[in-house]
Amino acid sequence: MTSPITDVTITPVAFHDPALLNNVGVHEPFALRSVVEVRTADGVVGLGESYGDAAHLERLHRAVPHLLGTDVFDLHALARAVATSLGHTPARAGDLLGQVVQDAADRVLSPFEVACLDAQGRLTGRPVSDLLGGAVRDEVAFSAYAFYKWAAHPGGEEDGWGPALDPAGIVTQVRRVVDEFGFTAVKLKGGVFPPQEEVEAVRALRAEFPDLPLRLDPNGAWTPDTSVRVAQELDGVLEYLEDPTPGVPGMAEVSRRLEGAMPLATNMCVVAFEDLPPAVAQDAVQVVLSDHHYWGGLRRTQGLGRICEVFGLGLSMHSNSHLGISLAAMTHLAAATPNLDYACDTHWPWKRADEDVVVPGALGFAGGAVRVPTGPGLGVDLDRDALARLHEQYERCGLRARDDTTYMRTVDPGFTPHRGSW
Ligand SMILES: O=C([O-])C(=O)C[C@H](O)[C@@H](O)C(=O)[O-]
Ligand SMILES: [Mg+2]
Repeated sequence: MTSPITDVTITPVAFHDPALLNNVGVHEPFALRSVVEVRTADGVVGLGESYGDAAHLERLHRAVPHLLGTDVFDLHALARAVATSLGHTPARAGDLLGQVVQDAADRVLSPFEVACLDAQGRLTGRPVSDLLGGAVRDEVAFSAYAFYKWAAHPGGEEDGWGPALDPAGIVTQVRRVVDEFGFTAVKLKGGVFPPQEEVEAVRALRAEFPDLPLRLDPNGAWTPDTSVRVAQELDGVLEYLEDPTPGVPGMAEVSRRLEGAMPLATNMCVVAFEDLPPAVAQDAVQVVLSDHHYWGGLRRTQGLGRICEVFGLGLSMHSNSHLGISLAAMTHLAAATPNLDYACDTHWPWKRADEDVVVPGALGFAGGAVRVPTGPGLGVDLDRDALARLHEQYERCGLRARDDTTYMRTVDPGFTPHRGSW
């Protein structure tokens, strides 16, 4: 069976995002995404989802003419078409926070690969997890993702979550999502307050949730000395410490000084295949957070999983703000990747329940996990009215790239991000 691509549509969308704090600033009122539709000669439409910033959209659009005529079953040809379209574009592209450089071609390939897998599944009547080798679990566990946050955006209405600016606020927030979604692991986004305050927040979480694995992620805000001190203080409390300090050499120093006492995880110093050899050689990290949006799609992320297995590294999953197409893709991927057995990150609870581009009902959380869809493809369908509404919101909101630092400076003009300096 062949099914050539006849048309590709890319629709940028915007959805509300609360005032979530991180080491580089604060989330703007809207998160940007792009929805990719790949149509085939058989009339099937496959779905993909990716970043929505202008530079990435331009690269996605550049790829489109090269994809037409490619068989949706020929993912190697798809990758070649994307590489050709990018020509001499620098091989690496800044991430959404401008902190790390990911593989530009893999970021562009990802939504097209997911859409082709969705189309393959619709054509063959098989779920995407089957096309990835078969689901080894029928539900995928996700982690609560706690953020320090303001009660509202500057000048805006309260978002209903309340503020979270101290340990008590974090505990209240996590209690709510654990009760509502049933999460069985908790990640705290750090790098916002002095490290000792964040240690206290983790201790407060441990007191409230004695049995849940906990993670702390300051996005490289700390020095190696601070990283070692925090890791020692939270020894036996954290499941892993994520990107305490930037770069492979810094993480390797922390890892060496900890002598294996605390696993270090990353979605910052290992973000592309070429980052793996130096990280492995220096034993810089013990857990890699995968993310199909920048690792080149679902199959390449499974390849990452195999490499991690070979080198004795754990495999977890990273998330940015996302919609239902990505949640479905993340769920199929985790279901079909045996060693992806940490609860995966997701920003899902931060999204308003009534804002998505997929028909509601296909994906739901129970006990902190999402059941793997068993219908053809990703198992989610596009809600075209909702897509039109979120596209109109994109047009109206005026945001064209994520810039947490500039937004923070509208409130705190002297704000300077901590990068390996706290
Ligand atoms: O694990 C991580 O580093 C992230 O989730 C990065 C995200 O961009 C997060 O920091 C955010 O959205 O503020
Ligand atoms: Mg991280």
